[in-house]
Amino acid sequence: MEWAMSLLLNHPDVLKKAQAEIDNHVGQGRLFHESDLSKLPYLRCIINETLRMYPAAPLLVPHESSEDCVVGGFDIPHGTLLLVNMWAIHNDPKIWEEPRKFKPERFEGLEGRRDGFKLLPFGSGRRSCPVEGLAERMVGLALGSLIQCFEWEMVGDDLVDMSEGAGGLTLPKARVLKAKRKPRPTMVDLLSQL
Ligand code: HEM
Repeated sequence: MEWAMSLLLNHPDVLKKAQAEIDNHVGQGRLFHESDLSKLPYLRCIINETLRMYPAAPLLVPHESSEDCVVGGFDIPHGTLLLVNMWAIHNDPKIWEEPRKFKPERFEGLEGRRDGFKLLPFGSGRRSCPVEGLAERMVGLALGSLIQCFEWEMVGDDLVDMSEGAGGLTLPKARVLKAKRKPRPTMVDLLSQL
């Protein structure tokens, strides 16, 4: 969420486009609902692009080979600790055009949250994230609601600092996001009824 909001603040054109999509499909007479998510492909592109650039678990979780195997030509004995560098795959210039550029449009037309073995923010196989569907809905609902209800602004003139901090298994921002927001004039009545 924090990475997504930071990216949106640094790319106001994308934020506007997402807001327009929500206004078109949800309108401003009611709050965003989870069931709206299937009608908001651009919002999904933003989430996919955020998880591509800043995967929540950049090395997935440690795995262990249960039997001898060969991976990419390397012999891996059973019992070996294996880490998958998902950050490197998600940001590999050999498979992504301008990987460090935030371009949600690159995912237009993609159904779901995987793109072969290029985009795997929830891992893959039997030990992939067990709550992938729930997590995607939670992020979509929360992010969509923030976009629908508020106008967002940076604090000061500088772009939001996108440096990555030192995490354990996860990828935190080096500096917490600070932003200004005010209710969109069209949403004030609805928000005041909450
Ligand atoms: C956007 C949010 C989330 C992302 C991107 C995410 C991503 C991941 C990833 C990449 C893995 C490792 C998969 C692998 O090694 O192949 C994982 C594992 C796991 N996640 Fe998530 N996750 C998210 C939210 C959650 C939440 C909210 C929960 C719990 C309520 C959760 C519970 C777990 C558990 C229990 C595992 C370990 C599964 C196993 O080892 O069998 N995740 N997640």
